[in-house]
Amino acid sequence: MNILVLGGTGQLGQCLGKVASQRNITSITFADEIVGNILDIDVLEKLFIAEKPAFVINCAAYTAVDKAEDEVELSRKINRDGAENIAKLCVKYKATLLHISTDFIFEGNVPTLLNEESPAEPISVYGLTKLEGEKAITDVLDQYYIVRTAWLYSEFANNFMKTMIKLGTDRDSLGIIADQVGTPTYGVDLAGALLDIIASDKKAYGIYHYSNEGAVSWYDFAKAIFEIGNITVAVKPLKTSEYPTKATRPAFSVMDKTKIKTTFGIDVPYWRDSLKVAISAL
Ligand SMILES: NC(=O)C1=CN([C@@H]2O[C@H](COP(=O)(O)OP(=O)(O)OC[C@H]3O[C@@H](n4cnc5c(N)ncnc54)[C@H](OP(=O)(O)O)[C@@H]3O)[C@@H](O)[C@H]2O)C=CC1
Ligand SMILES: Cc1cn([C@H]2C[C@H](O)[C@@H](COP(=O)(O)OP(=O)(O)O[C@H]3O[C@@H](C)C(=O)[C@@H](O)[C@H]3O)O2)c(=O)[nH]c1=O
Repeated sequence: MNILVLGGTGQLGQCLGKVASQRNITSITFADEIVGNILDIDVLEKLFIAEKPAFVINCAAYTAVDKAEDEVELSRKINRDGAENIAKLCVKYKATLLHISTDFIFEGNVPTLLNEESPAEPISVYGLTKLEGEKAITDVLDQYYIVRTAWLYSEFANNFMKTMIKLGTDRDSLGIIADQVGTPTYGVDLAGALLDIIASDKKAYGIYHYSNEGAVSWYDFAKAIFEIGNITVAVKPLKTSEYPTKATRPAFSVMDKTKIKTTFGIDVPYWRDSLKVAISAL
């Protein structure tokens, strides 16, 4: 059963590469933006024909949250139209799609756990276009898993953990937002969960939430990165209003993972345990 990974050179794509090789999965192909441009349906169709995937994992996305506020059309093209192109080809070639979405589809104005039925009310262009991507898939395809995740980090590509390690090493002090709460997700854990879903062959299609366990603010997360990484830097907790950004982010986006755990028997590590693993992998 061939697996095709789109956006294969991004952060999650590389995490999938790591886990696939740990598990000796060889029937997996990682396509970059050139051979697997999700905006070009003809290029994509050639790839489907060549690879004959039973499963397609879409890791390709526009993920620059602040920049998206100024690049609405490009963000929409990649996050919505790209997802729709993939879904149409999955229908045509009878492949199952695993698509990744985000906690940023939620408004996050109430401090309660978010489950798969919680109403989605995005407050940023990135969140809105990711939600549009979800809808484009569910409108045309039945065989899909949409896995929403949050605060993804790893030893690969760019992410909050690596930014903190760089800033914490270069600077004497930092201010980090302490009134936005969520759950970090180690990309290697998420990659394992995606491959578990494929291996289960349960056909329990639908939307699922996956992050690590626990809840922290960005400030707590940064402090843990410095502590575990042995980096000495003064860290000041900030209110969101004290760190202005182009995009508005949810104040609370902790997700309920009950559905993915009970459906697939997936074990979800505690965020701090996974952070230790990620830092030692750097
Ligand atoms: N990062 C995070 O904190 C979170 C991410 N997610 C979701 O997880 C998924 C994976 O994210 P992550 O790996 O971190 O993101 P990355 O930005 O690291 O990777 C996205 C990849 O998509 C590629 N890409 C962009 N445009 C196209 C295109 N037209 N065709 C093919 N590939 C394209 C990018 O290539 P290039 O870099 O060359 O443009 C990049 O390699 C995304 O769906 C994201 O929305 C969800 C929650 C949190
Ligand atoms: C660099 C920095 C960031 N921050 C804040 C800004 C923001 O609220 C928070 C995280 O900043 P970042 O820009 O690194 O992360 P951001 O790009 O907002 O992360 C999001 O990415 C998208 C793709 C998702 O899907 C989300 O789940 C989430 O992971 O930390 C500080 O307070 N101080 C700092 O020095």
